[in-house]
Amino acid sequence: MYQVKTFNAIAQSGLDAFTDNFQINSGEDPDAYLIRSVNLRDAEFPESLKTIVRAGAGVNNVPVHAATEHGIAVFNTPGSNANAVKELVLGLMIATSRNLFAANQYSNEHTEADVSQRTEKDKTKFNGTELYGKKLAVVGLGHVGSLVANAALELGMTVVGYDPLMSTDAAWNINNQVKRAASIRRAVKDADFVTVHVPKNDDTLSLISTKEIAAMKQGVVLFNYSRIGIANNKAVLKAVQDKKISQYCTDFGEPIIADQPNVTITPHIGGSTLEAESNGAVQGANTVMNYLESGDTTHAVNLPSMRIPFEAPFRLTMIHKNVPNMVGQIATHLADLGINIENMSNAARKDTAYTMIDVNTLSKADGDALVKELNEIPEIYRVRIIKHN
Ligand SMILES: NC(=O)c1ccc[n+]([C@@H]2O[C@H](COP(=O)([O-])OP(=O)(O)OC[C@H]3O[C@@H](n4cnc5c(N)ncnc54)[C@H](O)[C@@H]3O)[C@@H](O)[C@H]2O)c1
Ligand SMILES: O=C(O)CC[C@@H](O)C(=O)O
Repeated sequence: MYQVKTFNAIAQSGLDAFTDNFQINSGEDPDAYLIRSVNLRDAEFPESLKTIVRAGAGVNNVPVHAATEHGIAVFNTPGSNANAVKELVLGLMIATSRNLFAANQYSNEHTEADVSQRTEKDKTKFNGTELYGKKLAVVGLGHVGSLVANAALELGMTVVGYDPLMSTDAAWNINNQVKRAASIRRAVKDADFVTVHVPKNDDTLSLISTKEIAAMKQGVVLFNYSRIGIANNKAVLKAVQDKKISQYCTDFGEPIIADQPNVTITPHIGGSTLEAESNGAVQGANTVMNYLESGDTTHAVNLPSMRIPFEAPFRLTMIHKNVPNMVGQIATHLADLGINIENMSNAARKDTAYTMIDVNTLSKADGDALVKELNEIPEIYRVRIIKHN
């Protein structure tokens, strides 16, 4: 029986997806963490922990490198909440174009019985514009960006995208009416709306800052529903104050932008719908089960993706450094114990590699000896023996 510890509000549908082979939040030695936004950056990992699964997209709250060195596979659930973010961004595009927040405030402040005459006069203050015929620039055309781009086309907008690292899968999902730009500055030029949907990493910090804003149209509306820091809030606030940016909407508040006119901050609710939370939790639960019960690394963010039918009675999995002669050493240890390999796969992702070996027979004594010997190889981070259910 495997132990799973959950953090944050994991939807019940996800908890219900676990089979009887998994115990949730009751054991002392968790094999898996199923998390959302909990900050694990300074956390100590128990020796028992084999995987951290993030129900959601961003893994910035997980120290991925340290986890790898502890032999912990880290996963996310790509796309599980993308539609929720898309709908929120589109909703805010309409809300900002139609001055909905100011109009609501006005209506709450004017509640006198004979208000209708006054509102008929005052309502011109809230005259808006339509999205139809306007131009949207989407920076990052992955799970969220592609949905936003396609939906904006449906609303009659012109859409230009920028994503130099776009995957083939993502390319298949994008409507061919989305024009591709060769740089951010070209993408944002002339756009009425700019929205950013990229992961947070060293290359994307301050991806939208003074120079990119300078390339934008006067009065542009900017969205950051990715992560804090991808739009540089200092540069953005100055542009809002200078009226270069007419509205800024973000899911990530910080003091510098709090309570500022023409800045709308939501409290990280991009993925907070019943549907998205359920998708992420169910996908996350399946990821935990697949990894622990078969070593499947589909959607791992720190290991190569490997999914091989588990047909033999035993499977050995090893997370190790991507250096020469690892497979040779591992195979020699098996041969020395007289263990025959039925099936073997090895793949690497940057500095880390993953090896899966299926065997037909493995006594308890041989298994224990093998784990002990392989764990003595300094380049090996984690050895597991998985018994077929
Ligand atoms: N607000 C929320 O609640 C919420 C919910 C879901 C996702 N997110 C965040 O939104 C972002 C996008 O999520 P996703 O699921 O679409 O991720 P994704 O990995 O599917 O897509 C990201 C895309 O960005 C592209 N990209 C990477 N670096 C780039 C760069 N320098 N310039 C342009 N494009 C670049 C990648 O090629 C990829 O296509 C992530 O930061 C994620 O954490 C936030
Ligand atoms: O609500 C959440 O769990 C955060 C969602 C989002 O930031 C993500 O990265 O998927």
